[in-house]
Amino acid sequence: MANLSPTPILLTEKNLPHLRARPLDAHKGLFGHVLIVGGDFGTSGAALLAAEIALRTGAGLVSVATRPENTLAILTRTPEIMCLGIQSANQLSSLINKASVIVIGVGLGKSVWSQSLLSAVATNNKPQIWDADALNFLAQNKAMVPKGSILTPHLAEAARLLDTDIATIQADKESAAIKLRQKYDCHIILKGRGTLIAGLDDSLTVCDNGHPAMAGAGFGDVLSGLIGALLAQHLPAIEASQLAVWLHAKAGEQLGKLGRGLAASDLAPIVRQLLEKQSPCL
Ligand SMILES: NC(=O)C1=CN([C@@H]2O[C@H](COP(=O)(O)OP(=O)(O)OC[C@H]3O[C@@H](n4cnc5c(N)ncnc54)[C@H](O)[C@@H]3O)[C@@H](O)[C@H]2O)[C@@H](O)CC1
Ligand SMILES: Nc1ncnc2c1ncn2[C@@H]1O[C@H](COP(=O)(O)OP(=O)(O)O)[C@@H](O)[C@H]1O
Repeated sequence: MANLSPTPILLTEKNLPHLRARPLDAHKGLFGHVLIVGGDFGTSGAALLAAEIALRTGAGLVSVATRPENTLAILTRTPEIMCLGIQSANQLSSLINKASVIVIGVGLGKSVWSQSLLSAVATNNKPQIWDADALNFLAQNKAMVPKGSILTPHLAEAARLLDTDIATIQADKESAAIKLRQKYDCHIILKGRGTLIAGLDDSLTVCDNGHPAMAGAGFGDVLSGLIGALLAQHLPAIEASQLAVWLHAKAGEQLGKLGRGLAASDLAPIVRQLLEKQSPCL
């Protein structure tokens, strides 16, 4: 069947949104508080990756809500992160109240603990980015995502959300992104080679940067944290999504040229340089 989806607009340096320069008397309270909720047993690194990039791209404050067993490791590596061990979802509410943006799903897991945290987040109206395991709960109808959130599925997650297979999504990614937008009333970032961004304003953009060296663990977690940081610094959802996707892909492309073995945490210093060139701090 013919592909009848609209042709997406290519993201380039010329049409990218910009962060505003900071005033000389800037203070951390001006640049938002990103709360990362995730890190079940065995996948705490995902929450850490999201938190570190948020810190490295200018979020005013970054918190992680995770399994209590993870806090020492996270704080030892990155003391700037405020890391709170959460045993049950009722401990989350004060953190949610303090946050300006929530990233949920990164390494969240599939346990009762994971689902209870997701439910606590889903019932508030803070801007949210749903990734990884949050999307799996959504696909199973075990959670409801607030309208206007940002969903960041890879092809396999998109297939689960649309109850189809990866080949069908791959055959017409534009149509899949639009269907997801309609189904959930959310902004959609359909990741992979040629990441698509379907915004709730009916925009459809594509990023043709990136590199196969990015096909490894944790790159999606970094993207989610980066979107969170840009949202926290007051970019609207679609603009934050577009700039984050471009910075992430461009950094991956630059580093990917050095060969295989790229680690997701390698992206942070390059993303920081690219962001400074594109949206100078001063
Ligand atoms: N260091 C860490 O703690 C890491 C934790 N992670 C977490 O691990 C959990 C599981 O994430 P996964 O994404 O692995 O789980 P999924 O079950 O969604 O993906 C697993 C499989 O789906 C297929 N797949 C994924 N992307 C695809 C694509 N674009 N095209 C075709 N097939 C594709 C692959 O066969 C892959 O092995 C999440 O909570 C995630 O955040 C991962 O992000 C990896 C790193
Ligand atoms: N071959 C590729 N070309 C371009 N980008 C890629 C490629 N492989 C992976 N990426 C990017 O890396 C990220 C991988 O995300 P994801 O699959 O969610 O990984 P993880 O769950 O391990 O964090 C996405 O942003 C995706 O666009």
